[in-house]
Amino acid sequence: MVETREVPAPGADGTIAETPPEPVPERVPEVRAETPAAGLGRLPHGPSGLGTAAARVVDLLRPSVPEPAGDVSDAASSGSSDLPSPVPSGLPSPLPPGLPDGFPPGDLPGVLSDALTGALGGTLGGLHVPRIPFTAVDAGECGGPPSPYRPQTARVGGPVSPGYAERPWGDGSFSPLYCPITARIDDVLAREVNDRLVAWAEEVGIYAGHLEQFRNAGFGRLSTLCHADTDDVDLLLLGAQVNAAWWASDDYYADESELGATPTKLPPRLALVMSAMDAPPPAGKYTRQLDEALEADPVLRAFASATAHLRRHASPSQVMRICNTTFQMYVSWTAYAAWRHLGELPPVWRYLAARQHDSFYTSMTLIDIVGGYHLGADLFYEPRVHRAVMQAGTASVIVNDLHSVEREAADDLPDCNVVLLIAEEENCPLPEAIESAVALHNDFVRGFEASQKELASIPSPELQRFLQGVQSWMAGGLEWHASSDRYK
Ligand SMILES: CC(C)=CCC/C(C)=C(\C)COP(=O)(O)OP(=O)(O)O
Repeated sequence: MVETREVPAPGADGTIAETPPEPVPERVPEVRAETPAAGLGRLPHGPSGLGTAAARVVDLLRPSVPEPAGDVSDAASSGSSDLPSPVPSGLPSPLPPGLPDGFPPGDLPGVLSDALTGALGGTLGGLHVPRIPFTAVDAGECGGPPSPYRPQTARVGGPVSPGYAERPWGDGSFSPLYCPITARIDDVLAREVNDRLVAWAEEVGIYAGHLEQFRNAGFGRLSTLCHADTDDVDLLLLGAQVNAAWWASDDYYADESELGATPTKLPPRLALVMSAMDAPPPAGKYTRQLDEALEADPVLRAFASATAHLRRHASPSQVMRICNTTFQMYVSWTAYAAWRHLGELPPVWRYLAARQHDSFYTSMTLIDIVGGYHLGADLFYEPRVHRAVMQAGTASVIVNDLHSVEREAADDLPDCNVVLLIAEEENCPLPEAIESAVALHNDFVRGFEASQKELASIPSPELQRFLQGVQSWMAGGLEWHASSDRYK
């Protein structure tokens, strides 16, 4: 049974509070019976050598005695009949419900408030932005048994993140991650996008033999969580396809030895991605050979297909933005490959410097394209804007490192990971290294928040909407890492 109704504010995991949270602490932590972080709490002190530490991580992160998961279903069911719809002053009515009391915050700058208005629906600087309907679907009708890790309500929230909060993560034993609150969780939409993504993956041939794993990674869900300002399935699919292609190159070329990733083959393989995304001008008989190579590799087919889809929605400068960001990200990948090949561990500063150009900044370059609007190149690359997006991208990729310690330590050639590197460099226990990484993350998010406030004086609806999109992306990224099978 699909029911359309207005819903109150979600907690970060999508559950609905009986009364909206006060002011925005998250209702329900992403409690899991056993997580990499839970295992890390049991780690002994004093790692010595990344390989050794990695091997220990793999052993010690294995689930021990499962604990009962947090009861999220109670909150969800109790909230579903309680539908307050606060309309804060300062925003035009109708305001979508689902925003906590006190939203928007009193210090929200006027331009940002306007941007929210635009994102919530209405006309903004001549730009019509449709208001996105809110629907809730009985979780039982969405297919599959209710999971304690997944939101029990199919759709909660709205198109913009309602603010920032200290978000519990992992088993809750580490300091919280200061992060925006997830804007929208829509299981039905996520499933539709993910199903289409899996069909596409099968067509282009990536993750052949691993399609269920690919499905359960939920890159379609990632796109839906991060791009909360659109319900357009085709655009959300585009976001999912481009991210899946990036991840395919990461898995097949950079990280997963089992999938054939080898450090010495990485640079020439990445060079071919450039040709798949941005076909070079014809070069006589050599072009046929290039085309054959592009056709022969599923990862390259995925890039060619995703970029063709991108070209149908994006302007030329947006397309080249995606291409060039991908290529610059790959420079960092070659640095990791060299360290891996030589068996060297970079100092943390050096890894971080590379990681900052190899972060979810790349994914965030899709925000306006998936949102169906265009942030012009001069604003996108305005130094303060660029810095802000880099801050957010780095924060989000630290979330990735925090969630993927086990996965990255498990490979024969362990990956670089900020937690493992801090533990090695500081000769400290992994839990302490995790705390350092959390603090680093939180500083980046606070930095972004400050940048966003500073940039609120720039009277561009597209820029304000884009910055809201970055905020929503950070939130959705955390939500996804906590629930994706990829990090279990
Ligand atoms: C692949 C992609 C979307 C690029 C942007 C961010 C990024 C570089 C990654 C998430 C890849 O990092 P990593 O290899 O650590 O990711 P996994 O832990 O393997 O998911």
